[in-house]
Amino acid sequence: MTKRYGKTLAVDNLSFQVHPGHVTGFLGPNGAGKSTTMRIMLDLDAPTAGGVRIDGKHYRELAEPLSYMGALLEAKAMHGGRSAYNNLLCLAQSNRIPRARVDEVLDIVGLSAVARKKSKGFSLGMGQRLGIASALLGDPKILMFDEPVNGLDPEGIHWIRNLMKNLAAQGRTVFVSSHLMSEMALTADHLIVIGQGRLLADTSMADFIATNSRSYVRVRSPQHEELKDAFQRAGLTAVEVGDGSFEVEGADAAKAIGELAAQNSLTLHELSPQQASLEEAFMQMTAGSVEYHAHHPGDPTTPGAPGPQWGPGWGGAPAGDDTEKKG
Ligand SMILES: Nc1ncnc2c1ncn2[C@@H]1O[C@H](COP(=O)(O)OP(=O)(O)OP(=O)(O)O)[C@@H](O)[C@H]1O
Repeated sequence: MTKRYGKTLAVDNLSFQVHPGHVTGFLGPNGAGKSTTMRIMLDLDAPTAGGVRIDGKHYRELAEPLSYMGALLEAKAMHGGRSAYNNLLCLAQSNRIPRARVDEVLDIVGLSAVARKKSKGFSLGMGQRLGIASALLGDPKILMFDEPVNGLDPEGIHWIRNLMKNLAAQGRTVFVSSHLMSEMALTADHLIVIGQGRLLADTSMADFIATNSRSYVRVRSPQHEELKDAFQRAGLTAVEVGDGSFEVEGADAAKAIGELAAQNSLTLHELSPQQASLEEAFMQMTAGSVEYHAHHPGDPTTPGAPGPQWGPGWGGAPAGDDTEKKG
């Protein structure tokens, strides 16, 4: 689908599928179009072109939408003057959901003790839990969460991760957005990555980790050319990177390099095993499509900077190919 707001192309010919039994992470930097996509999925906004089908149907064609697809959106509209219990009861009654389910979901999200308190006094985290309770109310087979960890404390974050995994293990479809790769790495088993409304990757988490958890050794010497010759003679593949250092694949290469330097009486100023983080890989991938971007020299998100190579599974052009918008 495509969604345009005036001159802004919020979603650009985006196409992907979300499957049951998995937690699918929907990842993208701020302004990438995640919330817009989710709103369109729920028929809260109309696409400019294309559309979303849920088991072949449009959202509005679902007989009992709340029992089919539950959602927590970023700004959940709750009546602040009503108690948590009454907010959920109203939703239950207008969707023919039994009253007993209200107590059940309040218990699941840990709000039973404050069920009779007005929701306007709730903290951000409590509000998130109430939003999650309303998503679970209809016991739906599809669940969608837009940035659910926002405002949750560490215990809350741990709880929501397990909740999502359990829902997927029950065979449900769980679709969750985030702008944090580190969060997704702990929760999702499939990833949809978008930038500027476009699909950048549609891959399993395992493939993403295998491709991007690259370990290598960084080597720096004032005798750069001599070291380069020594690498060649020893048959070691060392890649020269822009800042005057070399990168040699494999964290365990440090020993061989140290010995090689000693044998050739070469001084080393750096010999450091490195592990590329998934967060770096995500930043590198979306570097060309970040709306609001601060640049720092040597920043791994700077287009053209050395970074992980994308495997054959990647759907988009390598970062740096796009025209960059500086904020
Ligand atoms: N109602 C709207 N009117 C005009 N522009 C909009 C509207 N909603 C979203 N946009 C624009 O569409 C683009 C995508 O926004 P969207 O909120 O979907 O991104 P997002 O990935 O959810 O970002 P975030 O992580 O910051 O919530 C942005 O450029 C945003 O400014």
